[in-house]
Amino acid sequence: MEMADIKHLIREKANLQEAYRNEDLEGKYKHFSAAELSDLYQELQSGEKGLATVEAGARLTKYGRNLTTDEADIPWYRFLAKSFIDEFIIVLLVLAVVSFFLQDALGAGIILLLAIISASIRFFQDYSSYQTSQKLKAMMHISVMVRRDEKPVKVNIEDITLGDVVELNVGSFIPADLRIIAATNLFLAQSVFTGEAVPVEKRSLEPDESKNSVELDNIALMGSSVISGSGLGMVVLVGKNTYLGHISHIAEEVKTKTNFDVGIDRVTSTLLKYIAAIVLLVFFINGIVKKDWLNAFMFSISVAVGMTPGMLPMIVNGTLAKGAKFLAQKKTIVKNMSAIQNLGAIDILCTDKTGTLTVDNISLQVYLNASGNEDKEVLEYAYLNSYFTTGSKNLIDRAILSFGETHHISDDVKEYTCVDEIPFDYDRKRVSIVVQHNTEKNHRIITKGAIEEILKVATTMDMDGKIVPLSDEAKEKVMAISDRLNEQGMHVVALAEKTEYIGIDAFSVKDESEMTFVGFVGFFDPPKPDVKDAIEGLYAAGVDVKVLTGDAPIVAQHICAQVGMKSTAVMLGTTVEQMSDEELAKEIEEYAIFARLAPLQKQRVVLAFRKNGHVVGYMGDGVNDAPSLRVADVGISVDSATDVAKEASDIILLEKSLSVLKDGIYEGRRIYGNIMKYMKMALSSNFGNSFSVLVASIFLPFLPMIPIQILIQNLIYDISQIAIPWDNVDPEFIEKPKKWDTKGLGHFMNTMGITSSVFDVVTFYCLWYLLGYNGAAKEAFFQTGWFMEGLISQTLIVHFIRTSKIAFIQSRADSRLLLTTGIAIVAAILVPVLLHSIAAFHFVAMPKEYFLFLLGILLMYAISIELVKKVYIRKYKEWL
Ligand SMILES: Nc1ncnc2c1ncn2[C@@H]1O[C@H](COP(=O)(O)OP(=O)(O)OP(=O)(O)O)[C@@H](O)[C@H]1O
Ligand SMILES: [Mg+2]
Repeated sequence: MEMADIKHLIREKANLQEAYRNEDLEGKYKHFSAAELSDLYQELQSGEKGLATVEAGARLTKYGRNLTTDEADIPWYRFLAKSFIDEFIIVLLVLAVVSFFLQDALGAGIILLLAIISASIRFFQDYSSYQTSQKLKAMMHISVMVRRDEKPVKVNIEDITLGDVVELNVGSFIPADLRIIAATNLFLAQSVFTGEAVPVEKRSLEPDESKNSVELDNIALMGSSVISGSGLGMVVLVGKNTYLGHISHIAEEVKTKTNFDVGIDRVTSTLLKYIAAIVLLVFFINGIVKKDWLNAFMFSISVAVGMTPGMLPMIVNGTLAKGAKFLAQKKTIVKNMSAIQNLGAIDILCTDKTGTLTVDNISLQVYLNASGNEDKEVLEYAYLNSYFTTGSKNLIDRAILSFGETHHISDDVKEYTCVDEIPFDYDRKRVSIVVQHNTEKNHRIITKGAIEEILKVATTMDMDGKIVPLSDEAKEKVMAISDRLNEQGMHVVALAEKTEYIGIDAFSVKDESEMTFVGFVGFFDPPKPDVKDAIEGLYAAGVDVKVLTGDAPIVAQHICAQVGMKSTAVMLGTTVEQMSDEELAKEIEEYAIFARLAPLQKQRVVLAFRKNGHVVGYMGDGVNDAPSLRVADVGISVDSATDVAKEASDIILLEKSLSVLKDGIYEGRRIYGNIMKYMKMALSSNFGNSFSVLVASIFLPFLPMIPIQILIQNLIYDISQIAIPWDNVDPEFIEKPKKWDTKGLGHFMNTMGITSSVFDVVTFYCLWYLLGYNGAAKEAFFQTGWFMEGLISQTLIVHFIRTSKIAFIQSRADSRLLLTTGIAIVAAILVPVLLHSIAAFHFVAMPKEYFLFLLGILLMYAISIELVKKVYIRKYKEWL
């Protein structure tokens, strides 16, 4: 990153300006960049060999853990305090004080008790959700290789400190701000900062005196990642002092909002505006009609509290935490809780092949020369190449090394020294090492990589010892051998070599030219045993599967057929490259396999599916998968994945099995269903309530309920809903992907809101005319009557809304929800009886005929909801 880029970024973020001025960030980076290495070591009391473990421990205590945000544990009493700072509680407390001054100490005491009950419920729910998420966080660690006591050790990112020497390899995550002290073709992705995907080269060079402005080529910022090459970096800034530390609170705001979070926010904010408007109206109407402004005020405030879907955050967090816990039992870590809901919404899962669909210990099967015969020399070349590669060794390298060890190739290595390396990258799909045999003077370059890429740089080939030109015809023959291996499901890499002479000391990609093709190695890359079932399960769940691989099309097709994929139509990376985004989006639906893809082509495929309206999950484990993991709706990686991939994902599977995916998807849909239940109820009953309260305010000479009654009603109702996260969801509901749907919410709100308002008005009418609660003397009867009817019908509605089938008869709620709602109904009947002697509550004991009426109206209510439901489903073809 150029200094200019950093300056630009810093200026862009308003709150960074402060830090920029006060802490002189630019000065700091300039200083670390310009320092001679020896001065730097002096300053940080460290060296190339890194810190001693004891020293590192001492520094950690001194400078604190390497965290960009305050992640200290929030103590329980903070949650307790927060539980009391809630509009519901505050209104209750105000009411308690008012009652106290009206000489009603008992009433005030009971109101206080209500406040305490409500706050405690909130406290236990919130605190346990928090504990769950903390536990999950503790399970999730990204580690890096650091030199401690002169040995490389794996250390969690949080435990890195000033002066640590970090080893950088392909796939490493930069764990703090580093000064690069050694680098071999080291390229970093810093799109986190610049938004640009182009990798930037980092060098260890000490600054050139002649340059007047220091270019920060030798500084690597926390949050970037290694795309290719390798190197060493010394930690110069940690935690909040890093560049990322200064912007992470900004980044967090942008990052954690998924489509689901945004949906919920939008609905709540619309609802709050609506409530505010209604409440103002209610206040003025009641004030004018009843001329009692204090009471009108208390009443409208209570209506506001009653209408606010106060349980929403608790229901959302509780459901998500419950889902995360469920998945944790299945050895699946959810980094970002809302991702579970998104998992339920995906209708396409894109996946990488090797190590994700296939087992993660592939084995070497054949080593053939250019004429297709087994040839030990080919194996030796492959072994040398894998042995001397310094970057993190991937599955291919590991397979070659273990085969070589069991076949006595490993001894040959001793005769060679490694001179240089041209590291692997996903665009070249090749890696080269430069070696020298101890009896020879010349250097030899050995290159291994994808067959097409090796053929691009070879001009001759080794035909059983004779070097012959590599004609087009010969290339075809070579390809045919590779295709044959691919057809057997084998993963193939090719080898080439070239003998250079002494004199060159730095090799680069340009030296991969005019090489001699020597042969192939083939690997058996079998699918994981349960992949077939897992894919079948995904299809059954309405999720289509697409394979996005860097491997050859034939081998990909072979494996895809083996694991039972519906289609094996292939599109190649080169085709993807030629198409515009629009063309790609149009063509893409027809294909199931995308082969020979470079990392950014993978990303384009994911984006194209999203553009077509799909919700896309991406599962992968490599550096080349990170860009796609970031842009997918849900990124999934496995425990053995590279750090960058893990960092970019939302969900990490600790077990090798993929069957957990299906569980996760169904859990996501269940979560969505349960959150939607509450949302739809809250919306429809609010809409309905507000209308009835308006009608009542206009036509009744007294308040339809007194403020404290509204609050008690609200509390009992809320308690009845606590069990929603544990409720079950109809099997039909989770059959298909569930996408967040605001339009559905709108239809629902109108239909159900109107139904419940109509019933409220019918109830008013009956109370007034049928039961004769129509004078000031009968006010308390009217209010108690509405309290009971309103509370019971509101509590019952969850049972009707939760299913598209006939409530109780065809689909029954979980026993916990049956219990809590049952308790609420009993409470609705008992509370007025128990409290009727306390004047403050205005309750009376209702006569028998009221209960007859109650039973009748509830039955009518139930029947009409079921009818409305039928009509609704016929019209909109869905429920929930
Ligand atoms: N260590 C290596 N040495 C040589 N070539 C390699 C190495 N690793 C990968 N390649 C080449 O690069 C290609 C793409 O790499 P890789 O298979 O990791 O990509 P991918 O997109 O992750 O695909 P996959 O679905 O197989 O995981 C491979 O098919 C292989 O030809
Ligand atoms: Mg891969």
